[in-house]
Amino acid sequence: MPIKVCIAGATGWAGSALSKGVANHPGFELVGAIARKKAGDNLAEVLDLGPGNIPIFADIDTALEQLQFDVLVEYTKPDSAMKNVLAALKKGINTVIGTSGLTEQDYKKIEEAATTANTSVLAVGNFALTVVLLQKFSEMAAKYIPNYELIDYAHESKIDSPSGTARELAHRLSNVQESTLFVSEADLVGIKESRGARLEGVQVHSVRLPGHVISIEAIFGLKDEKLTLRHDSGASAEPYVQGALLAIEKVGTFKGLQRGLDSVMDF
Ligand SMILES: NC(=O)C1=CN([C@@H]2O[C@H](COP(=O)(O)OP(=O)(O)OC[C@H]3O[C@@H](n4cnc5c(N)ncnc54)[C@H](OP(=O)(O)O)[C@@H]3O)[C@@H](O)[C@H]2O)C=CC1
Ligand SMILES: O=C(O)C1=N[C@H](C(=O)O)C[C@H](O)C1
Repeated sequence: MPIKVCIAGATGWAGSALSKGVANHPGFELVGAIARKKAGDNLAEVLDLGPGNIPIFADIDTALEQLQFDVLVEYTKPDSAMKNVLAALKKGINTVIGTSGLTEQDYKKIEEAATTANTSVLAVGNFALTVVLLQKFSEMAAKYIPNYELIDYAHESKIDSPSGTARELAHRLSNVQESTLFVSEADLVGIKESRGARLEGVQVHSVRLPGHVISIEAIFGLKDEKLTLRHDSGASAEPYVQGALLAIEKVGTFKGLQRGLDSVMDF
């Protein structure tokens, strides 16, 4: 039996690339979508996915009323993500979260909801394989070097800051060890914001500029030596498709909340 998938945000930049991937996957059936402007239309026609009807609903409540599916992919925006995820979990539907901008508090709520409903959530700050590798290498480095900071670069119209990639990396590295603050906030002379934000004990800086797509840097420093781990994405949403397909396949293999694609990969 194929896994029935509904994608919230299916008409967007990331969601439309994933919709094509799901539609062409032999183990999945794309049964519905959520998006406001194209609500009422057929996603198969909107994205030229071939014959068949894939209804687009304006909101999660209507999709849950009118459709049966196994997995929801959340790929909308931070302001709509929580509602979609919590509604799906309440109905016992496993959920893959790609949307960025969710806070640690949001993830606590999601974990509680998943546990209560005996469902599963796989939240992935960045589905790209090379970012998964950067996360792993950064964790190895942070084990030996507590002196590090993160810089997240993105295009000028990215609304969330820090990026989902930076938030997830900060979360993971804080579990290894928090980053050293050589001069505490109290002792700092000047403008404290110029030192970036402290997120789960990790120093994070966000740059938003035209000419940038998405990049992340983890910078480590020791006396007379430094290490920079950097990832740069290109302009298409292709790098995220394979990872998201793997997340859809694996989300039903555990219960509760797991964060990071590596949690369902062999390392
Ligand atoms: N984890 C990862 O690897 C990746 C994460 N992302 C993240 O995914 C999210 C989406 O990014 P992107 O595709 O660029 O965004 P887009 O703006 O291109 O697409 C957003 C999609 O969500 C829909 N949408 C937005 N708001 C609502 C709402 N309130 N109700 C229903 N549908 C809604 C939009 O349709 P409409 O406006 O018609 O409602 C559209 O289909 C972002 O948070 C981004 O950072 C992106 C790429 C990779
Ligand atoms: O906004 C984007 O475009 C992306 N956002 C994600 C993030 O916030 O990390 C990941 C991806 O690189 C694209």
